[in-house]
Amino acid sequence: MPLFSTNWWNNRDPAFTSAAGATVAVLFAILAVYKQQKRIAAGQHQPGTKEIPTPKQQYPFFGHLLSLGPMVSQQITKWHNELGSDIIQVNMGIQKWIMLNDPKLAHDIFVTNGAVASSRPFMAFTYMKYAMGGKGVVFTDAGKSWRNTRKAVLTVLAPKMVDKFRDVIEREVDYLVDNLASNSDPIKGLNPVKYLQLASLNLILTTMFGKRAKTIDDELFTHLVKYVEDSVAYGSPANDIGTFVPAMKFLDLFTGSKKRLEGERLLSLRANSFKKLIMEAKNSSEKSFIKTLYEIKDEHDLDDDDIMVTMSDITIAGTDTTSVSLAWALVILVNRPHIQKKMHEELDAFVAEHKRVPTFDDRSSLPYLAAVQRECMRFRNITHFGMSHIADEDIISHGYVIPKGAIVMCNMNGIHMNPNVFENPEEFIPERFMNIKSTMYAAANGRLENRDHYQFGWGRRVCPGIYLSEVEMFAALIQIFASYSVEPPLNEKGEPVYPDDTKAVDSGIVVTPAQYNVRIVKRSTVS
Ligand code: HEM
Repeated sequence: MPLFSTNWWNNRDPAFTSAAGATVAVLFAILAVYKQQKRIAAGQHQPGTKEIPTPKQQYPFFGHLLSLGPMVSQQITKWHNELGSDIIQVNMGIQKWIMLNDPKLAHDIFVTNGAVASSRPFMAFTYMKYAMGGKGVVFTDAGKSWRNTRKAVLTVLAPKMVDKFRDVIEREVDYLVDNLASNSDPIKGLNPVKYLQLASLNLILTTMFGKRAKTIDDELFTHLVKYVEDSVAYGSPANDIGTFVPAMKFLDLFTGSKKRLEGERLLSLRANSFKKLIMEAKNSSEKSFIKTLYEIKDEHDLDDDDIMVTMSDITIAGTDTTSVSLAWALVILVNRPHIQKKMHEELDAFVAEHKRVPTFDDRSSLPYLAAVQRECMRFRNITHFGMSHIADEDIISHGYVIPKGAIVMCNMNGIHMNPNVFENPEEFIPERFMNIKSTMYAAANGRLENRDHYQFGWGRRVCPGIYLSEVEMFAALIQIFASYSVEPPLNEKGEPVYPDDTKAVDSGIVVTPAQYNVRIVKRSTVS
């Protein structure tokens, strides 16, 4: 669940930019202190270990903050390449960020050293206000409260629990495909994003609360999508610049009370919406994860606020992630009719033999479709850096010292486009995953050599929603391609206009494809 975005730098408050000039002058005056700190840090270098390469382009106090450029992940990958290293250190004001471009390093740090590499960095709003000082699962440090809540979340999102909701998932996917097909204009097609978001949000609503939004105009949908977007924007580091450059805390003088009011509005909105959803779910006759959570709440030492924050976490974490993955899959596949053709052939063969459309349980009979799903996820990342972890102690990995307090992140694009990890990474080749029999859930929770891709993160913090989103995505691919093909819109001359599958927009939550349209066209061979 990629809540950590670097979009904040592009969207920074104008007050930040104008005040920055004046601040630089003041900061130069204490440059001597900074140099002294650097000398101390150098003295901490441990004998027999290698220094983590650091790009040269940094400034006193701001470190590399001012050199990140508009597409941060591209700059980080460029630095990895320039320094010839899969591990680099980027200084973000007073914070050290260790960026990883290689799964072996990431596995060693996040899994082997998971006991001291699974906390989240502290941010004032997300920890103190949003997480009410350590509740919920996403923003809390890896202490007892997180362990209890995470165990409960893993229980409700476990495959055997999700499987009890298969009928609900299949029904939501049917609605999705009906929506896509019936709203697709024969010439212009449609922008599928809102329908994909509706399906993903409904999956959370139906499984968690036994409730659904009917259309993209339903108030429940518009209200919750806005809540998700506002929460992520508000919780971004842009609102907490003092965490990186403490001297910039004075900016709060200009923006502090407005920010506080926005934060309070958001939290009271959350309290009203989620308390109502939870109460209705408890009293409803529909099955829901909330009922299970209340059954196991005492066993996991959870109170009502723990449950409310956790439900908000799951709604934020689970909505735009699955929908954005599907949005990428459609724009990738519309550009690759030869891949669609193979998917159609595999699905047609199954239908001919079994006289029915397959489901997730028939995965082993659909190895090509399963491989396409994985390759779509590898090919376009929905997040630049996953979520950040912090080192609770010094960690020694592959001869490098990750110092206590450093923030450690996986460069998702770098790792998935690393030619030492994936052969011909710039090419879309589903065949590279044909021999993997396990689910993505099992791969992400298993041994390093059995992992397929790394989109779901690592170790003790690995995404707990994998199975739910895997089942939804797979069911959606089956239902769309069993009956339809995804084709480009047509211009006035009736010529196809292929959408660009290389343009990415950092939406602040996740990295989405640039706006596009596709036509959902009934296949002539399907009745
Ligand atoms: C394609 C879909 C998804 C992707 C790519 C994704 C990715 C991620 C990533 C990268 C992390 C951070 C892991 C780390 O810190 O190493 C994460 C955490 C999380 N995800 Fe997902 N996620 C997806 C869907 C979901 C869904 C559907 C749910 C809920 C139903 C969910 C719930 C969570 C939660 C609660 C966390 C926080 C876990 C913790 O901090 O202990 N995610 N996810």
